[in-house]
Amino acid sequence: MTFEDNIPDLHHISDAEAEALCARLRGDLLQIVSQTGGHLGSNLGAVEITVAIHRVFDTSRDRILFDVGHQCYIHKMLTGRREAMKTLRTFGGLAGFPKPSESVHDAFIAGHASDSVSVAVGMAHARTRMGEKYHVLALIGDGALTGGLAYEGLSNAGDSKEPLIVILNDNGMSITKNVGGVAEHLARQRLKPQYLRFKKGYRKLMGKLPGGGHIYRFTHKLKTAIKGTLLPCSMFEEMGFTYLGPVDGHDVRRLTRLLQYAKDIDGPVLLHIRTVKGKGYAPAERNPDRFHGVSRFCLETGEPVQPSKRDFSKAFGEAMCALAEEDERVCAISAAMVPGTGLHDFFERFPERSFDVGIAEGHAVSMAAGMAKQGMLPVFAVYSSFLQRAYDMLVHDVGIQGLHVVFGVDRAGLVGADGETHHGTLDPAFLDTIPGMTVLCPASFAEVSSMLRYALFQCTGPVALRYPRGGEGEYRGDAGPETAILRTGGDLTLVGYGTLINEVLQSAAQLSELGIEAEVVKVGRITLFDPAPILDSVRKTGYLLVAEESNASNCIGQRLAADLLLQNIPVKGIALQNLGNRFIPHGTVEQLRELCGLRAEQLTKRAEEVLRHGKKET
Ligand SMILES: Cc1ncc(C[n+]2csc(CCOP(=O)(O)OP(=O)(O)O)c2C)c(N)n1
Ligand SMILES: CC(=O)[C@@H](O)[C@H](O)COP(=O)(O)O
Ligand SMILES: [Mg+2]
Repeated sequence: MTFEDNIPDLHHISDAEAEALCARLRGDLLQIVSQTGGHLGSNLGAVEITVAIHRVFDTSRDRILFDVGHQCYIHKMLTGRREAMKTLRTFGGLAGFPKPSESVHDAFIAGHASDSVSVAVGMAHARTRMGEKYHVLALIGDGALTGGLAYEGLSNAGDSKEPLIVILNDNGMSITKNVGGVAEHLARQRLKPQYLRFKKGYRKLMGKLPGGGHIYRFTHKLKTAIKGTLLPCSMFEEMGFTYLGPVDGHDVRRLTRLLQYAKDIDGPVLLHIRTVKGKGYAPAERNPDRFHGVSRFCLETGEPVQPSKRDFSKAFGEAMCALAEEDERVCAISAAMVPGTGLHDFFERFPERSFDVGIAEGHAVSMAAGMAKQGMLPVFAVYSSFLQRAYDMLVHDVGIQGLHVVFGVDRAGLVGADGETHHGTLDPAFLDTIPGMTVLCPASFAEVSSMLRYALFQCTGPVALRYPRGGEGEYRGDAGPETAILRTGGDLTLVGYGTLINEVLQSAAQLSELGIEAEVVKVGRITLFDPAPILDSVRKTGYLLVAEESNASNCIGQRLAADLLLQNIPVKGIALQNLGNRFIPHGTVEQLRELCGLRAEQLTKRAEEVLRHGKKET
C-alpha cells in the first residue's frame, strides 16, 4: 500500500491558509479517531508543528523522525493518506505509527520511545558521508525525553556538530503527568523576532566583509561567554545545540518562522515548543491521560462506545494491592505506564511504595535489583515489548546475582492494533536465556493472583509473570504454576499455555466430535518446567501438537522436541504451531491468530494432518 497522490504543497500557502488548514485537520482528526480509535491526545497537540514542518520541509526527501510515532496522524493526512485514515490500525490498513513501507514520507518506523535523536544522528552522518543534501529532524515529546536513550542521542548529536533539528514537544504529559527532572529552561529575549532578525542580518553582513568571518566568530564566542555567565543556560546548549524556545507550539506562523531559521543553522538545533495534549477538544484537554489512547468514542460526550471490561492488567493490579496489604516489602515500579499496567489503585493506596521512573525501563530493572538486594520485594510492571529495552539489566543486574525481582510482563503475546513494535512475542525466548529466570503464564485472572503470590513468596531469584492485553477466555481455572492435564485422551497430545489454551481446548472439543480424543496439557511455566507429564503423554499417544503465541526461536515446542529426541521417545507425528520467525503486523488478535494458524479450527486441521501423516508412515 503506497500513497503518492493528492499531497498538498504547503510551501506557498499563506499564514492565514495555514491556520485554516490546522483547524480543518483538527476537525478531521477528531471525526476519524472517534470512529477508528487510536492515539488522540498527542495528535491533537501536534497539528500546528506538523503543518509547520510540511510548510518548511519536503518530507519526501527531508527525514522526519517521530519519537514513539503515535503523533504521526497529521503527517499521514498531509502525505496522501487522508482517505486511508479510515483504515487506521485495521488489518491491512494504515499503521498507527510511521511505516516506510506505507510511504516515502515515513522516514523510519517508530513505536518505542526515545530513539528518534539517535536515528537522526545516524541519518545526518550518512547524509554528510554520502555528500547528500537533505534535512534531518526529530520530533520528540517530553515523556520520551525521560528515556535515557534520548540523552545518549542528544549528547552525541551536540558533539557531532551535524546539522539536524530536534523539536522537543513539551506538553507536560507522558501518558500520565510527566515525571522526572526533565530540565526546562526559558529563553527570553533571544527569541524576540527582532533579536533573531538581528542575528541573521549580522551573520550575513559578516559574511560579506573581508575578514568578517573572524569578527563573527570572535563576537559569537564573546556573546556565548557573556550569555553563559549572565543567563541560565539550557542543558541543550551545554550539549552543543543552538537552543530556540520555549515557543507556543500552536502558533503555526511562529513555528514556521523558527523552522525556516533553524533550517539555515549549520549545526544541531533544538526547538523547544510548548503544546497542550488534546488541544482543541475539551474532554481531551481536561483528561489528557484518558485520551492518550482511545477506543471508538462519542464526539459529543467523549465517552467510549464500548465500556471497558475487566482485563489482566486490572486483575494484576488488584492482586498487587492484596499482597501489599500482607507484606510491607512489596513495592511497585512502573516506566510511565501506571494506568496501562493496572497499577493506578496501587499507586493511590501505597504511594510510598510506588515508583514511576518515566520511560526508563533499563533504569527500572536496575533500580528494582538494588531494591531487591537490600531486602524489598520489587515488582516491575512493564509491557513485554518495552521490557526488551532492559535485556542487559535483566542479565547483569538481576540474573547474575539471582536477585528476587518480580516482573509483571503485560501485553505478552499478540497485542493487536499497535502491531510489530508492540507485540509481546519475543519475551519467552529472551527471558529463557537468563539462567534462573522463572517465567509463569497465567491463563486466567485467578491464576494471575495465585501465580503472583507464588512468585513473591515461594519463588527465589527473578520471576516473570506474562499475561496478555485484554481479558480471559472460557478457561477460568487455577491450575497452578506447574504443568496440568486439563483433558485426557489417547490419540494426540495438545500442549499450550497462557490464554491460547482457550483455542487449544476448543480444538480438542472439535477433535472429539471427529472421534479423535486429544489430551490437553496446559503449561503453567515456560522456563525451568518439568516436561515429564508431556513426555509421558506423548509416550501414550505418539503424537504431539504444541501451540504457542510466541515466535518460533527458543519456543517450548522446540525444547520439547529436543527432549523427545534426547530421551529416545518414539513419536509418530509432531507439529509446532507458532508465529514463526517474523514480525507480525497490526490487526485484531483474532485476525492475527488466524494469520498464524492459531485459531481452534486451524489447530484442529493441523492435528488431523499430523495424525494422517503419522498413520500413513506406519
Ligand atoms: C520504550 C517505551 N516505553 C513506553 C512506551 C509507552 N508510551 C507510548 S507514548 C508514551 C508517552 C509519550 O510521552 P511524550 O513523548 O511526551 O508524547 P506525548 O504523548 O505527550 O505527545 C509512552 C510512555 C513506549 N512507546 N516506548
Ligand atoms: C504508543 C504507545 O506505546 C502506547 O500508547 C501503547 O499504544 C499503549 O498500548 P495499550 O493500548 O495496549 O495500553
Ligand atoms: Mg508529552
